[in-house]
Amino acid sequence: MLPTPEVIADFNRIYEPAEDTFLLLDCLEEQKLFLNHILFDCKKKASPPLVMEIGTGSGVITSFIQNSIFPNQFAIYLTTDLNSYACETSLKTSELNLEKSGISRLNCVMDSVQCSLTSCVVNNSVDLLVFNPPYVPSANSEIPTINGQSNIDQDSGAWLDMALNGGDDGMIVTAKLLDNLHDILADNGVAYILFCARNKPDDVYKQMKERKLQVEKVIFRKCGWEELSVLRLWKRK
Ligand SMILES: C[S@@+](CC[C@H](N)C(=O)[O-])C[C@H]1O[C@@H](n2cnc3c(N)ncnc32)[C@H](O)[C@@H]1O
Repeated sequence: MLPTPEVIADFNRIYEPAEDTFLLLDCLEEQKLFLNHILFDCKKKASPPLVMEIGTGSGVITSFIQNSIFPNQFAIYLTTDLNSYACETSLKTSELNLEKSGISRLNCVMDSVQCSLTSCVVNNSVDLLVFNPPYVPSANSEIPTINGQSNIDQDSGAWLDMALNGGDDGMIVTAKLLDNLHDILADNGVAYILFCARNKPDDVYKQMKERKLQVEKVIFRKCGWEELSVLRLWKRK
Protein backbone atom coordinates (compact mmCIF):
# COMPACT_ATOMS: atom_id res chain seq x y z
CA MET A 1 0.00 0.00 0.00
CA LEU A 2 1.41 3.37 -1.00
CA PRO A 3 1.83 5.87 1.85
CA THR A 4 -0.76 8.59 2.44
CA PRO A 5 0.80 12.07 2.38
CA GLU A 6 0.96 14.07 5.57
CA VAL A 7 -1.27 17.15 5.86
CA ILE A 8 -0.75 19.96 8.34
CA ALA A 9 -3.73 22.31 8.07
CA ASP A 10 -6.57 23.99 9.90
CA PHE A 11 -9.49 21.63 9.33
CA ASN A 12 -11.87 24.33 10.52
CA ARG A 13 -11.27 25.96 7.15
CA ILE A 14 -10.94 23.11 4.66
CA TYR A 15 -12.27 19.61 4.10
CA GLU A 16 -10.38 17.04 6.14
CA PRO A 17 -9.41 13.95 4.09
CA ALA A 18 -12.14 11.35 4.59
CA GLU A 19 -13.46 8.06 3.11
CA ASP A 20 -14.11 9.66 -0.28
CA THR A 21 -10.58 11.08 -0.41
CA PHE A 22 -9.09 7.69 0.53
CA LEU A 23 -11.19 5.92 -2.08
CA LEU A 24 -9.67 8.17 -4.74
CA LEU A 25 -6.16 7.45 -3.42
CA ASP A 26 -6.83 3.70 -3.60
CA CYS A 27 -8.28 4.11 -7.06
CA LEU A 28 -5.20 6.00 -8.30
CA GLU A 29 -2.95 3.35 -6.77
CA GLU A 30 -4.81 0.65 -8.72
CA GLN A 31 -4.57 2.76 -11.89
CA LYS A 32 -0.86 3.50 -11.53
CA LEU A 33 0.38 1.32 -14.41
CA PHE A 34 -2.39 2.51 -16.73
CA LEU A 35 -1.69 6.16 -15.89
CA ASN A 36 2.06 5.89 -16.40
CA HIS A 37 1.38 4.19 -19.70
CA ILE A 38 -1.02 6.73 -21.14
CA LEU A 39 0.61 9.87 -19.73
CA PHE A 40 4.23 8.99 -20.38
CA ASP A 41 4.70 5.93 -22.63
CA CYS A 42 2.05 6.90 -25.20
CA LYS A 43 2.49 10.63 -25.06
CA LYS A 44 3.88 12.12 -28.22
CA LYS A 45 3.50 15.79 -27.23
CA ALA A 46 6.68 17.76 -26.70
CA SER A 47 5.30 19.31 -23.50
CA PRO A 48 5.04 17.47 -20.16
CA PRO A 49 1.60 16.24 -19.07
CA LEU A 50 -0.77 18.53 -17.18
CA VAL A 51 -2.23 16.95 -14.03
CA MET A 52 -5.17 18.91 -12.62
CA GLU A 53 -7.07 18.41 -9.39
CA ILE A 54 -10.29 20.35 -9.02
CA GLY A 55 -11.55 21.11 -5.51
CA THR A 56 -8.21 20.25 -3.99
CA GLY A 57 -9.06 20.88 -0.30
CA SER A 58 -5.95 19.82 1.64
CA GLY A 59 -4.07 18.87 -1.53
CA VAL A 60 -3.53 15.32 -0.31
CA ILE A 61 -4.61 13.76 -3.63
CA THR A 62 -2.21 15.83 -5.74
CA SER A 63 0.60 15.21 -3.29
CA PHE A 64 -0.11 11.46 -3.52
CA ILE A 65 0.09 11.61 -7.32
CA GLN A 66 3.42 13.44 -7.14
CA ASN A 67 4.96 11.15 -4.53
CA SER A 68 3.52 7.76 -5.36
CA ILE A 69 2.03 7.66 -8.87
CA PHE A 70 4.58 9.64 -10.87
CA PRO A 71 7.58 9.89 -8.49
CA ASN A 72 10.14 9.70 -11.29
CA GLN A 73 8.36 11.51 -14.07
CA PHE A 74 8.20 15.22 -14.84
CA ALA A 75 4.70 16.70 -14.89
CA ILE A 76 2.97 20.04 -14.42
CA TYR A 77 0.47 20.08 -11.55
CA LEU A 78 -2.40 22.50 -11.14
CA THR A 79 -4.91 22.54 -8.31
CA THR A 80 -8.05 24.64 -8.12
CA ASP A 81 -10.58 25.41 -5.41
CA LEU A 82 -13.13 28.10 -4.64
CA ASN A 83 -11.64 28.24 -1.15
CA SER A 84 -8.41 30.27 -1.20
CA TYR A 85 -7.14 28.56 1.96
CA ALA A 86 -7.40 25.21 0.16
CA CYS A 87 -5.27 26.56 -2.70
CA GLU A 88 -2.58 27.72 -0.25
CA THR A 89 -2.74 24.45 1.68
CA SER A 90 -2.36 22.29 -1.43
CA LEU A 91 0.95 24.00 -2.22
CA LYS A 92 2.17 23.51 1.35
CA THR A 93 1.11 19.85 1.41
CA SER A 94 2.99 19.23 -1.81
CA GLU A 95 6.14 20.91 -0.51
CA LEU A 96 6.01 19.09 2.84
CA ASN A 97 5.69 15.66 1.28
CA LEU A 98 8.22 16.15 -1.51
CA GLU A 99 10.68 17.19 1.16
CA LYS A 100 9.85 14.21 3.39
CA SER A 101 10.14 11.68 0.59
CA GLY A 102 13.31 13.15 -0.85
CA ILE A 103 11.73 13.40 -4.31
CA SER A 104 13.37 16.10 -6.36
CA ARG A 105 11.30 19.22 -6.88
CA LEU A 106 12.76 19.28 -10.34
CA ASN A 107 10.27 16.49 -11.08
CA CYS A 108 7.34 18.84 -10.95
CA VAL A 109 6.09 22.33 -11.42
CA MET A 110 3.00 23.16 -9.41
CA ASP A 111 0.58 26.03 -8.98
CA SER A 112 -2.86 26.54 -7.51
CA VAL A 113 -5.63 28.84 -8.71
CA GLN A 114 -8.68 30.04 -6.83
CA CYS A 115 -11.37 29.54 -9.44
CA SER A 116 -14.36 27.41 -10.30
CA LEU A 117 -13.78 23.98 -11.85
CA THR A 118 -11.49 24.17 -14.89
CA SER A 119 -12.11 27.82 -15.76
CA CYS A 120 -8.38 28.67 -15.58
CA VAL A 121 -7.26 26.29 -18.36
CA VAL A 122 -7.78 26.18 -22.10
CA ASN A 123 -9.54 23.42 -24.00
CA ASN A 124 -7.65 20.27 -24.98
CA SER A 125 -5.03 20.72 -22.27
CA VAL A 126 -5.62 18.39 -19.31
CA ASP A 127 -3.96 14.98 -19.39
CA LEU A 128 -5.13 13.78 -15.97
CA LEU A 129 -8.03 15.33 -14.08
CA VAL A 130 -9.18 14.28 -10.60
CA PHE A 131 -12.26 15.57 -8.76
CA ASN A 132 -13.79 14.66 -5.43
CA PRO A 133 -16.74 17.05 -5.79
CA PRO A 134 -19.32 18.38 -3.36
CA TYR A 135 -21.68 15.45 -3.99
CA VAL A 136 -24.16 15.53 -1.13
CA PRO A 137 -27.77 16.26 -2.25
CA SER A 138 -28.91 19.53 -0.68
CA ALA A 139 -31.65 22.14 -0.93
CA ASN A 140 -29.23 24.75 -2.25
CA SER A 141 -29.46 24.63 -6.03
CA GLU A 142 -26.96 27.34 -6.94
CA ILE A 143 -23.36 26.70 -7.88
CA PRO A 144 -21.23 28.62 -5.38
CA THR A 145 -18.92 31.25 -6.87
CA ILE A 146 -15.86 32.96 -5.53
CA ASN A 147 -17.69 36.28 -5.31
CA GLY A 148 -17.56 37.20 -1.66
CA GLN A 149 -16.08 33.82 -0.77
CA SER A 150 -12.38 34.60 -0.95
CA ASN A 151 -12.21 35.49 2.73
CA ILE A 152 -14.55 32.90 4.09
CA ASP A 153 -15.44 33.43 7.68
CA GLN A 154 -14.09 30.33 9.43
CA ASP A 155 -17.07 30.16 11.73
CA SER A 156 -19.73 30.66 9.09
CA GLY A 157 -19.52 27.11 7.79
CA ALA A 158 -19.57 28.47 4.22
CA TRP A 159 -16.40 26.53 3.37
CA LEU A 160 -18.05 23.31 4.54
CA ASP A 161 -21.19 23.97 2.47
CA MET A 162 -18.93 24.50 -0.55
CA ALA A 163 -17.14 21.23 0.17
CA LEU A 164 -20.27 19.13 0.59
CA ASN A 165 -23.44 20.59 -0.93
CA GLY A 166 -24.20 19.46 -4.43
CA GLY A 167 -27.78 20.73 -4.90
CA ASP A 168 -30.33 18.47 -6.62
CA ASP A 169 -29.09 14.88 -6.72
CA GLY A 170 -25.76 16.26 -5.45
CA MET A 171 -24.85 16.82 -9.09
CA ILE A 172 -25.04 20.55 -9.62
CA VAL A 173 -21.26 21.13 -9.60
CA THR A 174 -20.26 17.79 -11.16
CA ALA A 175 -22.78 18.18 -14.01
CA LYS A 176 -21.18 21.48 -14.99
CA LEU A 177 -17.80 19.80 -15.23
CA LEU A 178 -19.21 16.85 -17.18
CA ASP A 179 -20.73 19.23 -19.77
CA ASN A 180 -17.27 20.55 -20.47
CA LEU A 181 -15.16 17.47 -19.91
CA HIS A 182 -14.63 16.30 -23.47
CA ASP A 183 -13.44 19.77 -24.46
CA ILE A 184 -11.09 20.27 -21.56
CA LEU A 185 -9.29 16.90 -21.80
CA ALA A 186 -6.30 16.58 -24.09
CA ASP A 187 -6.36 13.75 -26.64
CA ASN A 188 -5.91 10.56 -24.63
CA GLY A 189 -6.63 12.58 -21.45
CA VAL A 190 -8.40 10.86 -18.58
CA ALA A 191 -10.57 11.99 -15.66
CA TYR A 192 -11.41 10.29 -12.35
CA ILE A 193 -14.57 11.61 -10.70
CA LEU A 194 -16.14 10.40 -7.47
CA PHE A 195 -19.89 9.81 -7.08
CA CYS A 196 -22.23 8.67 -4.33
CA ALA A 197 -25.20 6.44 -5.16
CA ARG A 198 -27.66 9.35 -5.02
CA ASN A 199 -25.73 11.04 -7.86
CA LYS A 200 -26.95 8.14 -10.07
CA PRO A 201 -23.52 7.23 -11.47
CA ASP A 202 -25.06 4.58 -13.75
CA ASP A 203 -27.01 7.33 -15.55
CA VAL A 204 -23.82 9.39 -15.83
CA TYR A 205 -22.07 6.34 -17.25
CA LYS A 206 -24.63 6.08 -20.05
CA GLN A 207 -24.73 9.82 -20.78
CA MET A 208 -20.97 10.17 -20.98
CA LYS A 209 -20.62 7.19 -23.32
CA GLU A 210 -22.81 9.12 -25.74
CA ARG A 211 -20.37 12.04 -25.50
CA LYS A 212 -17.49 10.12 -27.07
CA LEU A 213 -15.73 9.24 -23.84
CA GLN A 214 -14.76 5.75 -22.81
CA VAL A 215 -16.30 5.23 -19.38
CA GLU A 216 -15.56 2.63 -16.73
CA LYS A 217 -16.50 2.26 -13.07
CA VAL A 218 -13.05 1.57 -11.64
CA ILE A 219 -13.72 1.31 -7.91
CA PHE A 220 -16.71 0.95 -5.60
CA ARG A 221 -16.90 0.98 -1.80
CA LYS A 222 -19.64 0.95 0.80
CA CYS A 223 -18.69 3.45 3.51
CA GLY A 224 -21.34 3.09 6.24
CA TRP A 225 -24.63 4.11 4.62
CA GLU A 226 -22.89 5.74 1.70
CA GLU A 227 -22.00 3.92 -1.52
CA LEU A 228 -19.13 5.61 -3.28
CA SER A 229 -17.71 4.90 -6.70
CA VAL A 230 -15.24 6.43 -9.12
CA LEU A 231 -15.81 6.69 -12.86
CA ARG A 232 -12.87 6.83 -15.22
CA LEU A 233 -13.70 8.93 -18.28
CA TRP A 234 -11.14 8.60 -21.01
CA LYS A 235 -10.90 10.63 -24.21
CA ARG A 236 -9.25 7.73 -25.94
CA LYS A 237 -7.41 8.44 -29.17
C1 LIG B 1 -15.41 16.92 -0.94
S1 LIG B 1 -14.25 18.25 -0.88
C2 LIG B 1 -12.79 17.38 -1.49
C3 LIG B 1 -11.48 17.96 -0.97
C4 LIG B 1 -10.23 17.11 -1.33
N1 LIG B 1 -10.04 17.03 -2.76
C5 LIG B 1 -10.35 15.73 -0.75
O1 LIG B 1 -10.64 14.79 -1.52
O2 LIG B 1 -10.14 15.57 0.45
C6 LIG B 1 -14.74 19.25 -2.29
C7 LIG B 1 -13.84 20.46 -2.56
O3 LIG B 1 -14.31 21.10 -3.76
C8 LIG B 1 -14.27 22.52 -3.59
N2 LIG B 1 -15.23 23.09 -4.54
C9 LIG B 1 -16.58 23.14 -4.45
N3 LIG B 1 -17.11 23.68 -5.57
C10 LIG B 1 -16.07 23.96 -6.40
C11 LIG B 1 -15.96 24.53 -7.69
N4 LIG B 1 -17.04 24.93 -8.39
N5 LIG B 1 -14.72 24.69 -8.22
C12 LIG B 1 -13.61 24.30 -7.54
N6 LIG B 1 -13.66 23.76 -6.30
C13 LIG B 1 -14.86 23.58 -5.74
C14 LIG B 1 -14.58 22.72 -2.11
O4 LIG B 1 -14.17 23.97 -1.64
C15 LIG B 1 -13.83 21.53 -1.49
O5 LIG B 1 -12.51 21.88 -1.20
